[in-house]
Amino acid sequence: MAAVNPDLQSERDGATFDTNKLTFLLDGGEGMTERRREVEAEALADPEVTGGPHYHFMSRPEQYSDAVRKAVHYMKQAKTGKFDNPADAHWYRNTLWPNEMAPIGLHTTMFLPTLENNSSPEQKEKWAPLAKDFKIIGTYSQTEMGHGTNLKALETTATYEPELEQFILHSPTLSSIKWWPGGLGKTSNFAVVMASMIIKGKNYGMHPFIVQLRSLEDHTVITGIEVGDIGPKFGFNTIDNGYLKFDHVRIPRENLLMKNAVVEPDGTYVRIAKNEKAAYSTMIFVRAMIVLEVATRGLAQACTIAVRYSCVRRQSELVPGGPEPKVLDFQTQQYKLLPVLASCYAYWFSGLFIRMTYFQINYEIQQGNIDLLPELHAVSSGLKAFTSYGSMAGIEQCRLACGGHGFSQASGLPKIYTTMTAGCTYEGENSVLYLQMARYLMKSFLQAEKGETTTNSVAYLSKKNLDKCVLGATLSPDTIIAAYEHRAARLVRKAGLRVNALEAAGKPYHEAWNLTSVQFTKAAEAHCHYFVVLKFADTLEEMEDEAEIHNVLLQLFQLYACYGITNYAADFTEDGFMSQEQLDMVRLRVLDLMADIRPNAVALVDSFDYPDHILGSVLGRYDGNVYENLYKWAKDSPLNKTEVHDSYYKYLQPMITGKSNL
Ligand SMILES: CCCCCCCC/C=C\CCCCCCC/C=C/C(=O)SCCNC(=O)CCNC(=O)[C@H](O)C(C)(C)COP(=O)(O)OP(=O)(O)OC[C@H]1O[C@@H](n2cnc3c(N)ncnc32)[C@H](O)[C@@H]1OP(=O)(O)O
Ligand SMILES: Cc1cc2nc3c(=O)[nH]c(=O)nc-3n(C[C@H](O)[C@H](O)[C@H](O)COP(=O)(O)OP(=O)(O)OC[C@H]3O[C@@H](n4cnc5c(N)ncnc54)[C@H](O)[C@@H]3O)c2cc1C
Repeated sequence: MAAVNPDLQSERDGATFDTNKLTFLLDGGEGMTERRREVEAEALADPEVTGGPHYHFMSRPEQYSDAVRKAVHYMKQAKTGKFDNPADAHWYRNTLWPNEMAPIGLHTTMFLPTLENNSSPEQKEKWAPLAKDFKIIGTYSQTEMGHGTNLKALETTATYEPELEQFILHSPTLSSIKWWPGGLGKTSNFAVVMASMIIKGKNYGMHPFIVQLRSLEDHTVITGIEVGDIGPKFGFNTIDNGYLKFDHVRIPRENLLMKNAVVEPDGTYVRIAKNEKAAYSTMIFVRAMIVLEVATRGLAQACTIAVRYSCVRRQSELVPGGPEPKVLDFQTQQYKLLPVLASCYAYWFSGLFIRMTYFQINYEIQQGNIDLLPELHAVSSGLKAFTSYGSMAGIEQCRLACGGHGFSQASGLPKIYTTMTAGCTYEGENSVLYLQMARYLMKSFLQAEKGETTTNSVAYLSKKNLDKCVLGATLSPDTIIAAYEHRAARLVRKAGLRVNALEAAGKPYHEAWNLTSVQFTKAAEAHCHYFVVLKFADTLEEMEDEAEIHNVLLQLFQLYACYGITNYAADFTEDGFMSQEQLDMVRLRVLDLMADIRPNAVALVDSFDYPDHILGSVLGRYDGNVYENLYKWAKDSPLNKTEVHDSYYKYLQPMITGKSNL
């Protein structure tokens, strides 16, 4: 390995804590870190994983094809049983497709989970092993050209015919064509298709059906089906997001996934699930996973790149006539990066929380106890929206902080950005998800108004909140939490009261709701902000005896919270809760905290523990040898394969010389 750039080494030497120990905390324990590193090391030693053409120097069809090559490699490995632990499989995939969506990504994240959670026991026994062993490859096909958000308006129909005990799948309009499902265009031979189920003329709403799309012999398309790729996108170019059109395609009755609802041979519909949104369960799972696995990890990688590079990059003067400083020593550069780094840590702890909570509550739901489903739906929706937007903005900030080189694909940042920003849209567009959380907040507000006790994430709504902020120079977690509680409770209440007032003035509820929806999305955002602050504080409280790590995490916590207050100053001050003096103090504390955190900046990003291969960045290399590798990168560019490019002979030469050698 090449010698580490002394500018980066000095940062590591000056850190006040052991990065390894912080990595253990982030991974959820030393054993988890060790296992992750083992899986990554095995993958990194495999030329099928790290070899192959250079991602950025391929065309899109080549990128897709190479991703399929990797998919086959992955499936062969998985078939040996070595990834029986889902976490192992996840780490391996992350190393194989760094910041890319695998053509089989939907198979593992949505197709298989839907089969497992929406099938009857017999169906599960039939389909899940086939999918687990990749004998069939599937996707999750829900969104249509005309509707992604409004699931009640999906137009694909599954009409039951009792005589033959079959459903007939049909796409009656142009807008009913399934559009967007990942891996649908070229890769999958099966899909879970979400369609409106019609029995004897009655529409029972969206239900999941398992449908074969292509032959298992030669991959040709099943009669009555038209399927293909939807073309190049802003990102996600290794995956074949597809379209799918049905022309009266017949499937057996048994292909309705019947855990939540059964259709008997004569067409009798029997609902089993207690909650009518049971068919939406896979979306909750993915939203809960996006927080850590998509939003936070994308941001952590961007922070790693930008912080390391900012300690390698020297520019301008700090001391007149002095040497050029590392750009991270400029206060403005710290202001660009350190609050973003703090938010990354904040999101990480919320991500760990929602992942664990999802598995706990889902277990209860599987046992038939659905009491906590509304809480899980609200929190996973809100956190998905809050963290994906924050990460998207943070990644862009990291890119800008890298100056000109940040604009090059060599930085790795454009790819991280385009992959991650899709998470603001898929699995529920962010505003739409904030409004789902807002419904929950409105209900909880009404409960609190009636004097009832609200619980879980909204417990604070029925508490007596402080009228005056008691935040002082010590910035204790409790006073910070109280400030965020106050802000969220006030914004929720204000929006709720406005709905009530508009209704009292004669507006129908739906109109009152729409007229309050901007306020409500801000209230939902404030609620999520509070929740993320709370989970960060909980992590600090639960931490075992690691004083050095506790110190630096406390600084990050305070920076995250103070920066949030300065960014949303009006929310904290306009009702007189926080005084101007307190706000001024908080603003200055942001600057002091940045100075406190600055010496540990590199150690804090090293703790995310990303191998260079996953970062895919010349700027963010662990060894900090940026310039020689930027030069190498440019030399590898396909345009430099020949001294004179073909386009010269085709276009320039005739113009410049009046003749052509072609
Ligand atoms: C180390 C550990 C290993 C872990 C491995 C992890 C591996 C995973 C890693 C990463 C994953 C990343 C993968 C990314 C790939 C994703 C690719 C993208 C896929 C997709 O996009 S699939 C399509 C997704 N589509 C949507 O999300 C559609 C959004 N729309 C909706 O959800 C709904 O239509 C709606 C919620 C907006 C509205 O629905 P509807 O009109 O039917 O309902 P309402 O009338 O508004 O509400 C009625 C009532 O229902 C409640 N409700 C709504 N949804 C749910 C739900 N899901 N569950 C429970 N309850 C729900 C709603 O709140 C209302 O309740 P109240 O009346 O208010 O009580
Ligand atoms: C990269 C990518 C991968 C995807 N993968 C899949 C997949 O594998 N399977 C699949 O089925 N789908 C997939 N999708 C589709 C995705 O789930 C939808 O695009 C997403 O749910 C948003 O729906 P929409 O496109 O209909 O947006 P729209 O709902 O049309 O959003 C447009 C605008 O309208 C606003 N809006 C819509 N409804 C409301 C409302 N009720 N209140 C206020 N504002 C509203 C939105 O906020 C947004 O600003 C994918 C999408 C992308 C981008």
